[in-house]
Amino acid sequence: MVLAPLWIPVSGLAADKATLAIAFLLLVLVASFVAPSLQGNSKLPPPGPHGFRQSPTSRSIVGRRKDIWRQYAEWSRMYGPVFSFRSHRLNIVVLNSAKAIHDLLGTRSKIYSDRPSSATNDLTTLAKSLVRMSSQSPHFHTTRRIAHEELSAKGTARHLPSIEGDVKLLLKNLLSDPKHFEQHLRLCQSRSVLKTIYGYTVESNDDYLVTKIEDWMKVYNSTMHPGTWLVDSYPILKYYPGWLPGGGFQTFMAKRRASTEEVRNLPFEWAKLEIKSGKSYPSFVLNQMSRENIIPEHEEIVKNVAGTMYMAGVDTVVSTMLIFFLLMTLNPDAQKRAQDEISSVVGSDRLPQLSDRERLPYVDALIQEVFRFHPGGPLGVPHSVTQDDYYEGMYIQKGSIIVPNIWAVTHDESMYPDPMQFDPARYLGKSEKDAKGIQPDPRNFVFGFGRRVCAGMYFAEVTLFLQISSILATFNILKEKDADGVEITPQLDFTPGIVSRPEVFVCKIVPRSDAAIDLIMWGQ
Ligand code: HEM
Repeated sequence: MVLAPLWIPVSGLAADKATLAIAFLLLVLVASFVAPSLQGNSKLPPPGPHGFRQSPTSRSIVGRRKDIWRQYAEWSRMYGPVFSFRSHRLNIVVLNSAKAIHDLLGTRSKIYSDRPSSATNDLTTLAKSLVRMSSQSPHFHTTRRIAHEELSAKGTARHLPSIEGDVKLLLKNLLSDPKHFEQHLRLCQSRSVLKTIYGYTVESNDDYLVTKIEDWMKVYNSTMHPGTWLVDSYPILKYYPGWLPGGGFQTFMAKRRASTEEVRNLPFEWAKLEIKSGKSYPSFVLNQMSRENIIPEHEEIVKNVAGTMYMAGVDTVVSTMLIFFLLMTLNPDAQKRAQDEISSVVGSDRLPQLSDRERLPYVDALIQEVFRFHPGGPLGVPHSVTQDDYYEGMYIQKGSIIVPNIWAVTHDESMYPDPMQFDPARYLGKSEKDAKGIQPDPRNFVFGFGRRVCAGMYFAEVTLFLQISSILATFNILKEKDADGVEITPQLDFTPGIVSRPEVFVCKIVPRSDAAIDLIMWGQ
């Protein structure tokens, strides 16, 4: 009797809505407190910091240090290579050693290859993209297979002439406007990816399609961090009506859904029209759509794979290239040694080609060291586990989010002595006989693990090799000077997030010689 006024609306529609909203939220709260207590607590999870609440890859919930990978590496020294904590209602397990990553994401990849389920991914249809797709999806295997086919060594070889053309344009742009090097790197990589995937030629940085995708990614990167939205911790809120108080997120998600569909459909429909008109480049879409006996859902699968590639393949490579520029600015000796190797193997009247790679071991080692020194994705992409498991006596609950701390592995002193030193020679051994001195190839870590290993790994390596070796062949990357003529030394300061890049820095990019200018302007 006393409670009745709480539940019976006193007057008007607003009171109705408020009451409904409160009732819904109470239900969610009760469910979230009751459910864990029913599960019992007899199994011991990996140790870890108590009371720490943070999303797995960003500092969006509790703003602490932005290099969260270092924080995790420090904790692993306190708690061991596998530690865990809870964030909202999620179990996060962080793997900080090559062994733990190999044992779980490699050897047990059958159960450790899912992605964390996310209500916002469902609401915005992002769950259809390969990076976010559940390994339980009936389309997962076909999706991975066709992505691999296209971006394998054989698939990438078809696109080599066009990638080489993009690198030549990059060199020209660096020559005419070196200050905006990031813009030129972005143009180069977006051209290579959109040509390979759709056959689309990007003409400039303000290209209509690129602007659409980049705008979409900006909103996505600033609003869709794991852990930002309450609905991810309480998925039942997916059904919360948008017209109730606090339901504004539904309108936001609906807009995100529409824009996600738009950036998927726009280039795909363009490619289909090109194919129909018969003047198409042998792109991924063309190859897939001209197959015989394709299943009815195939078109949708191809569209979703294609729509993943810009998101996965542009920022990652551009970030790695920015890391390269930063490290070259800070390490002139390594830069000079790589340039000398190129001069003696390739000469100065042509640019390096993919076929030169084997004869350029120092350049190859320098690229490995760029990957190691600051992996573009220091915490990889989170996996999740599809069944309860035990690892070295620790209980890992089904559904836990598994974060591989790639940075911790590539800075593990037992594998890479003096890890804060940039030293490409660590992969070469002191002499040919000295195989023992050779340290592990970081490419085994930076591209991820098990059944989720990067689908564009080979394509990425080829584009990075061609960009880096051609830049080293033609330019010097130096410290910029300030107004007083004093050299500016950029800091080793990196952004947080799934893809991490250097904070904005300046450097001076000058052609190595007149012959280099000729090569950039007129070389074949
Ligand atoms: C330096 C460049 C790159 C790095 C460091 C990188 C790294 C990664 C990592 C760490 C993952 C997650 C693997 C895991 O979950 O264990 C991944 C996934 C993926 N990458 Fe890359 N990547 C790069 C370039 C590319 C490029 C150029 C493409 C395509 C054009 C690409 C396409 C993909 C796709 C489709 C996935 C999702 C695979 C899945 O979830 O099954 N990546 N990448």
